[in-house]
Amino acid sequence: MAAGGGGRPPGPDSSLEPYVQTRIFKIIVIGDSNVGKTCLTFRFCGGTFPDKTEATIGVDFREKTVEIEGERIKVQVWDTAGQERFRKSMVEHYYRNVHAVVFVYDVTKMTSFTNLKMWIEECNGHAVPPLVPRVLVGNKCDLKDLIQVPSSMALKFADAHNMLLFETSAKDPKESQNVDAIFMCLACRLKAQRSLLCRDLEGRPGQARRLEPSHDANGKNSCPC
Ligand SMILES: Nc1nc2c(ncn2[C@@H]2O[C@H](COP(=O)(O)OP(=O)(O)OP(=O)(O)O)[C@@H](O)[C@H]2O)c(=O)[nH]1
Ligand SMILES: [Mg+2]
Repeated sequence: MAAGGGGRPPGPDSSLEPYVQTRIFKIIVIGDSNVGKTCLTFRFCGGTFPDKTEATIGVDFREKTVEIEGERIKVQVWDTAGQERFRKSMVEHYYRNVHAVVFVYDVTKMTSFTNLKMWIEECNGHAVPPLVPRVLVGNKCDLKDLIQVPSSMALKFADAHNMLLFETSAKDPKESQNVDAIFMCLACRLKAQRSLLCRDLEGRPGQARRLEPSHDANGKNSCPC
């Protein structure tokens, strides 16, 4: 597993090139077997749809370094196993120090949607702090004629659980931006949360502070959400 501290240790010319630690955000991807967790993480980290996948055993790690407002951030994606027998010994590790959770269902399989309740209960049962962002992903939207979970139903569920909903396809290359948006949105939120924490720690007691949304060079908000 590539979970090192990131960044480069200072070399002989470290006075010219200051040591900058790359932050790592651990994002776990959870849901029934066969919903496409491996394909989604593959699409985000590798940019392609795998020809063939096998059921994940335990967990597979993938990572991608992204740049948000000038900061390089390592998004470490934990592609978890959906099958009980392949995950039971790993569950504690999935949730330990997690920064964000992605719940995935298959839009062509209603049971994968109704089972979300169980996945959320498992997550809640591991004392994941409320500040840890969660998003809902309906995958396999390319299979238009087979859709069983209407968007309206998914939206209602997402709202009730205070989650953003992404409907996407790991397979369709035209949807790849949507897949990226899932993880970029989480990375942006995490970065913003942590900046807020830093400012709170740095600020003087009793001094009111207001956070402004960040903007890129064109004046647009640079967060994809
Ligand atoms: N049509 C279509 N098929 C997909 C999509 N994503 C995944 N699949 C297919 O769905 C099957 C399961 O995909 P995986 O990514 O292995 O599923 P998983 O959720 O990782 O399953 P486990 O590892 O067992 O938990 C494979 O046959 C994929 O090719 C998609 O967006 N569209
Ligand atoms: Mg898998």
